[in-house]
Amino acid sequence: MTENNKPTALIMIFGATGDLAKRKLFPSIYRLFQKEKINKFAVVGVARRPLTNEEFQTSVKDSILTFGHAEEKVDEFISHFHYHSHDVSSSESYLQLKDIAEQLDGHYQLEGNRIFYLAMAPEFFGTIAEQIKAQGLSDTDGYKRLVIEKPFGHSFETAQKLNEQIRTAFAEDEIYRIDHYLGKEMVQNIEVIRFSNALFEPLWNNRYISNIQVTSSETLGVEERGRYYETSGALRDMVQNHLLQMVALLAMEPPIALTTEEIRSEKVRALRSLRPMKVDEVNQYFVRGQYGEGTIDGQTLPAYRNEHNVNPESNTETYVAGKLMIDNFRWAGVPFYIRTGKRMDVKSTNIVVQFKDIPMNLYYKTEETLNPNLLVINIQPDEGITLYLNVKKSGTTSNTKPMKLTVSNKGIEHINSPEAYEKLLFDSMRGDATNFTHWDEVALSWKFVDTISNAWENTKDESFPNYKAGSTGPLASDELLAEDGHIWWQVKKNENND
Ligand SMILES: NC(=O)C1=CN([C@@H]2O[C@H](COP(=O)(O)OP(=O)(O)OC[C@H]3O[C@@H](n4cnc5c(N)ncnc54)[C@H](OP(=O)(O)O)[C@@H]3O)[C@@H](O)[C@H]2O)C=CC1
Ligand SMILES: O=C1O[C@H](COP(=O)(O)O)[C@@H](O)[C@H](O)[C@H]1O
Repeated sequence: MTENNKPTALIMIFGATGDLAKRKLFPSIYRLFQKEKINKFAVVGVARRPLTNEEFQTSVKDSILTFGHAEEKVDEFISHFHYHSHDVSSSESYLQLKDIAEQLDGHYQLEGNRIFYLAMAPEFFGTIAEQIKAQGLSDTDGYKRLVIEKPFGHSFETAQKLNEQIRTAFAEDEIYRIDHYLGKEMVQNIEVIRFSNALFEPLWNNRYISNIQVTSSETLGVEERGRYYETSGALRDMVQNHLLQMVALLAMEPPIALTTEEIRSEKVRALRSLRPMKVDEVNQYFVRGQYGEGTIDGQTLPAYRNEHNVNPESNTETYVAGKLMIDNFRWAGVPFYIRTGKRMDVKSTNIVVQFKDIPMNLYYKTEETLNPNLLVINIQPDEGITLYLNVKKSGTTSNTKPMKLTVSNKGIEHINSPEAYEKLLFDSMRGDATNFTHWDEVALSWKFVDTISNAWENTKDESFPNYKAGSTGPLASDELLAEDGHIWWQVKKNENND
């Protein structure tokens, strides 16, 4: 940190001409600059294509105009950006980068602080980390941190190998593994909702909670990422990271303090409690799907198998639903249902906590069935929480009706929450790793997911495609919950109380 607690750093972005850099990283750094959270900083963009500094700065400006909200001081902002044409395997090129870093350190008074942001295809991650170490780029008087994008491996084994490679150059507390869901406002709110409300904290266990449902649905298909997605599928792309991270935050014990170490160690304990499955049990707990042709907003969309760079006989899942059991004292008997899919009917990420029915229903003779109380945490696109209660219907009878208490972040604070990447980049500059994943979390998540992928990769799903683009997913997903007497709660936007 420097004066005014503003972090200083040289941010070296590997993959600076790529999609992620343009859509997320440049606009996020710009917002930090615009909000005056950073002023002493420089960025070195690194990629293969030959660009001058000026050409690179123009591309940064274009990306801010396209994906951000450029207002003022854009030209001053882009003057902090520099470019180095580089091939990841060339040792010579890292030595040149080292010279550039030293010059910029002096020019911007960056105290030797360096962030190496790996926004490139994952097969390069290990090599880059090793070269950073070997060519002395990480020999600096300030801090050195590695921010690393997903996917962190393809299985436990490959993740472990990658981890060993990056650990040759960076200590665990210097590694910031990005899971952008952990930067989302309402994902960060899970702990606050749980641990700061007398209303919820005592009820957060198997005595009062019937089940918890975590949904992340997208209307987008695989877009231009068919090649990557074919090797990943929804299980590796979403479940191994984002969904299991949300489950860990919902299930963990209260940390003894809100420190990075304490929070992470509670999340690790929650992940350790996930009931392991045998390969031949997977289909009792998990359902997979793949979208066929369908319609969204009147537009006919192709089946997954007809997408660009996708095998016409692909067995890759674009949808996953599952039932997780957490075998510990707090959660014994409470299913955590998760689901995620591409080309669904709505873009929505939310968590529904369904409370158990009250022991005796005094209102069973009334016209209305008594609805369970639900706590809904809306993560996106709307941010907020909704509590579903039962109240008396106006009039002379004692009939009940459901009612919602809704709090929306935008409604109350009149602000747009900062983008996840903006918060996470700032955290990495400040040295706060709380909202990044520790290796132990990554390892446990992969071990859990590997059993499922082993089961699915060895058996072709003859029912694929088994849901239409623009639908709510395969029927088998509803049946998974129906077997337990539960349903997926469909949380609709803008529902009225009446
Ligand atoms: N795009 C997204 O929305 C998201 C991406 N991610 C992750 O971020 C990472 C980057 O993704 P994305 O930006 O989409 O990828 P892109 O394919 O768009 O960009 C890849 C970048 O790597 C550079 N590059 C490729 N080969 C080399 C090489 N041999 N030496 C030096 N540079 C090279 C390319 O530059 P050039 O061609 O000039 O060499 C380009 O800048 C991936 O790990 C991805 O999984 C994670 C979440 C979302
Ligand atoms: O990590 C990923 O996340 C996105 C969904 O992110 P969201 O913030 O829009 O919910 C997903 O589209 C992509 O396939 C996956 O790699």
